[in-house]
Amino acid sequence: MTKPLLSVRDLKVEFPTRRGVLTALNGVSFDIMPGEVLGMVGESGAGKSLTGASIIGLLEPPGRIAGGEILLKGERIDNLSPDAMRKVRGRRIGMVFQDPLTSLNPLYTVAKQLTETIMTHLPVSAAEARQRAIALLDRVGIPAAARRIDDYPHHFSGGMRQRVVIALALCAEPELVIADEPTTALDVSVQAQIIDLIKEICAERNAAVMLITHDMGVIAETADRVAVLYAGRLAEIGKVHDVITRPEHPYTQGLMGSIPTLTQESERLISIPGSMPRLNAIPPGCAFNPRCTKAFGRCTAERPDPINRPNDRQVACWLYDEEKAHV
Ligand SMILES: Nc1ncnc2c1ncn2[C@@H]1O[C@H](COP(=O)(O)OP(=O)(O)OP(=O)(O)O)[C@@H](O)[C@H]1O
Repeated sequence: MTKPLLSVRDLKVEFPTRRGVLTALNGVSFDIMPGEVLGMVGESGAGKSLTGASIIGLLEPPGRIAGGEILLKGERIDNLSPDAMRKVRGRRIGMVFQDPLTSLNPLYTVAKQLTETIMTHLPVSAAEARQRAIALLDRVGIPAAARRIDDYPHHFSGGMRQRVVIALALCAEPELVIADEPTTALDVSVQAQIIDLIKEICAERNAAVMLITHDMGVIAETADRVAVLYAGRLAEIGKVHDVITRPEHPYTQGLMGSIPTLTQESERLISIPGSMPRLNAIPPGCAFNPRCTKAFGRCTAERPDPINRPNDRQVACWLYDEEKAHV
């Protein structure tokens, strides 16, 4: 059996505040297999970005990992020194964020940023790094790459800049790319192209992708499996086709009523009445119970952990606890 590339085990992230500790991620567990695209979806504030930031070691203080483990090919990466983590980042895990300008330094040419990253992580000469950078820019669809490589980020349009960021994320041949809302800041007309490009180019290089988005339409067209987050917990995880055609968690069922497509104006999820609870007001039992039309006694008292379901799916909902559903 293939071993997971990345394993997140019981991840807990906290923010100490003056009024006490806020638990933003509370026991999140999932695997990403080599070469697969895992979509991560959920409402604003569900904890998608914090999950990504925890994996790449970029959780901003005072946020901290308060429990659990993150393993890359079986080795812990959540407890590495900042130096060791910097080597993992870029070399083994690449990143594409929402706004290309957060990944690119406006003061340096694209050539400098790409060649330096390549040479930091791979044993190649400056000339070879430049050749590789040009080939990669060409691959991500930058016209006249050999000339444009010497331009600065502001010389590129938003869509072209995100292509440069994708080249930067992939230039050291990582095993995993974390893409956090990679098209949100872009014109609708280029969003689908960028998503397709991330998917294609990672597939060519057998890099896995964790694609964070609030857009179920993007997930439907791109991911192999999908993880649905709600209030810092995993509600459901499974193969995209299964989860979309037969959602099991009542929250996922609500999400499916509002799938936009890549060609439509991107719209926020949620046709479910009510809103996700704030971190300091998560109700006892299942966090979704106040909005759930199927909630029963147990749901307000006990928090459900993910329950194994057929076809490699897990659902954190007491409806699927066969023995105890109606206790
Ligand atoms: N510095 C902070 N201090 C306190 N709480 C924080 C801080 N940063 C994030 N949080 C909380 O953590 C929760 C999860 O945030 P996260 O950014 O991961 O959500 P998200 O699912 O990515 O949402 P979005 O789609 O809006 O990016 C939020 O409810 C937020 O209030």
